[in-house]
Amino acid sequence: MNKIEHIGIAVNSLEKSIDVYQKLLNTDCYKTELVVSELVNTAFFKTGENKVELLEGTAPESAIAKFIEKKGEGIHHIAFAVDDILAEMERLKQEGFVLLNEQPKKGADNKMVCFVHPKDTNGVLIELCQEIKWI
Ligand SMILES: C[C@@H](C(=O)O)C(=O)SCCNC(=O)CCNC(=O)[C@H](O)C(C)(C)COP(=O)(O)OP(=O)(O)OC[C@H]1O[C@@H](n2cnc3c(N)ncnc32)[C@H](O)[C@@H]1OP(=O)(O)O
Ligand SMILES: [Co+2]
Repeated sequence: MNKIEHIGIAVNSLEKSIDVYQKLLNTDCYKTELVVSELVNTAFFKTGENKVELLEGTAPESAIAKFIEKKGEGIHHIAFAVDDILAEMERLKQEGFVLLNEQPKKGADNKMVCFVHPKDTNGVLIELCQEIKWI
């Protein structure tokens, strides 16, 4: 795996939290993106090499809404950049990790993503992301 691609933070209100993180990081949110398939609305910030993703659930059954219901707002996942998501998924499967999706799925900010169950990773939800390259 390569660098940390982003840290995902679960928030109740994207609008309010964009304001907070703009002030905190002293930089503007560079993109908001609705990911209908994940039932999330997202906002992205860049700080140097790093990215922060704020996530608001768009329905009560969304992973973000369920997480906030149980644990409150806070860090929801850590995403790692990978060069070859299929190879990395296969490697992790061989190592015994439970993948939450069998096929890579469309994430935000031009990525294919796969999640690893937090029970296998000390309670931390892990996301793998491979950049989609357009030919
Ligand atoms: C747009 C995209 C992108 O960046 O491109 C994104 O990030 S989308 C980000 C949103 N999408 C996702 O998160 C998709 C992957 N997530 C999932 O499949 C799910 O949220 C699971 C992680 C499997 C949890 O779902 P499930 O329905 O089992 O929920 P649950 O509430 O019953 O939780 C089962 C157990 O997992 C724990 N749990 C739930 N979410 C957790 C999280 N984010 N980090 C650590 N632990 C977590 C719960 O506390 C509970 O622990 P106890 O059993 O001890 O009570
Ligand atoms: Co993410």
